[in-house]
Amino acid sequence: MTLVAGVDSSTQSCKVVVCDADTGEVQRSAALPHPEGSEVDPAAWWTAWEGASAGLLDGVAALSVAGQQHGMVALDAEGASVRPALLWNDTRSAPQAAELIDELGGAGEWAQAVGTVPVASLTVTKLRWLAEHEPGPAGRTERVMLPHDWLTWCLTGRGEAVTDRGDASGTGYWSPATGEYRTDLLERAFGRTLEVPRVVPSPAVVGETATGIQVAPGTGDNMAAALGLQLQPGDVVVSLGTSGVVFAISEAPSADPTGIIAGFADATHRFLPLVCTMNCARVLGAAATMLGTDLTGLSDLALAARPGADGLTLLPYLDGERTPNLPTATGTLVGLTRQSMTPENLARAAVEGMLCGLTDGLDALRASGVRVDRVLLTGGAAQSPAVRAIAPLLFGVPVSAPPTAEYVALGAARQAAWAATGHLPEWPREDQPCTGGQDTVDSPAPGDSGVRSRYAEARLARHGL
Ligand SMILES: Nc1ncnc2c1ncn2[C@@H]1O[C@H](COP(=O)(O)OP(=O)(O)O)[C@@H](O)[C@H]1O
Ligand SMILES: O=C(CO)[C@@H](O)[C@H](O)COP(=O)(O)O
Repeated sequence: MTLVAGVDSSTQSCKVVVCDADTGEVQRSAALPHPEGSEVDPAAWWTAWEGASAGLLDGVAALSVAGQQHGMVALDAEGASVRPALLWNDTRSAPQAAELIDELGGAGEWAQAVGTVPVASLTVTKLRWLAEHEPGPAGRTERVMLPHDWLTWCLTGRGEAVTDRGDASGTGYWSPATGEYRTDLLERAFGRTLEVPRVVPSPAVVGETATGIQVAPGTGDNMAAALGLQLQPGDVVVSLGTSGVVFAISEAPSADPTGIIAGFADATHRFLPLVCTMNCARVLGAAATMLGTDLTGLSDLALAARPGADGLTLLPYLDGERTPNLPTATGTLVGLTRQSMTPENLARAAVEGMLCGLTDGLDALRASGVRVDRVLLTGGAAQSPAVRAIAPLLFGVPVSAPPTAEYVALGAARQAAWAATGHLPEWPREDQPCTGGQDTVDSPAPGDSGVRSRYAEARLARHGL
């Protein structure tokens, strides 16, 4: 049996799976947490990787790293970090995003140039923030990498830095349509040129670990999830992790001037139109804490409430929001009455509110021409029975849950298998349909319990959009 390993260095943790390259069957796995916060010393990712992979890699032929997208790892001439990495969910560079949009002549110009309209998440805006706010570290910066690039670089002995088209497409200075860096945009943002990793197409071996394991180029976490889930035409993924994301594979690049859809590349030769919200699984965690329960208790409470939570609506923008672009927003709870103000309704409103933004994302993808036959529900919060029951009511299309697994890490492992053997293996999987369960009894039709319209009204009233 040829063994391959996949790594998901995500916002909250580092997960490692080792599996059979032919079947994808997981042989061993482990995970360790990352530090809290939206700026993190990259060394913490290395520590988590070393701990999680310890004792796991015997006999592994090849590995690949997938990582949280967009994070700015700024390095000096010696390869040391000039400051902690700014992560995708750090919103401080929102004013710089607005500046850059204005300077280039508007959102449409950016969508045409790099497929994505800058928001604070994108690396290019973080570079502008660094140049404007921290002249010392900015002056020492010689090169910039993404989290997965940096881990791959460390694993292969800190020689030439490489990346892939999927992760490069989230920087704001690489064009999915042309497959080239837009160094002019990087220079516009930072004020001068910086060294960037070489973009390597798959399949490829880009180096070896100190123990002789072949290393594949790796990719962004969402691109790896697409590889791990082996998407078919008509499949749309809704991933419920720290971020909430909705994406599908596309044969053509996208350029959405509204900024709702990010026009990323995937980890093969195709494209990955994607909508990302910043407030997802952690909304459920915060709601559970507020209600003095755990995630199981929150799910039970939500399922004990009626669809629509008796009119209680949560705009879950607890950490600011990216889609819609409301970086300084806070959460809003509307519709409190003596009847609605129950723990059950609060729990239900948290699940419904979290899913409403993603339902809007699904609509945006559909409106852009993406075929939506079914939704595949994945990520940590997809394990919640309440989420599995409520998602089909809101999405209005068949929803399936693939077997619980780390699909980002599995996608990275599949890329490693591709690198080691030269072909992309097919790995068998049986998905389970999600139904509205008891909720279908109370809910006249999918999405028809007023949830989405009340969410839209509350957003308009509070944020004017
Ligand atoms: N049963 C569950 N119900 C709701 N949320 C869950 C459940 N299990 C895990 N989560 C949440 O999922 C999140 C982790 O998901 P994951 O996809 O690994 O995120 P990330 O990739 O962003 O680190 C955590 O916030 C965790 O609390
Ligand atoms: O910014 C995006 C996508 O554009 C996020 O999806 C990050 O890639 C972080 O992912 P998770 O850690 O939440 O999986």
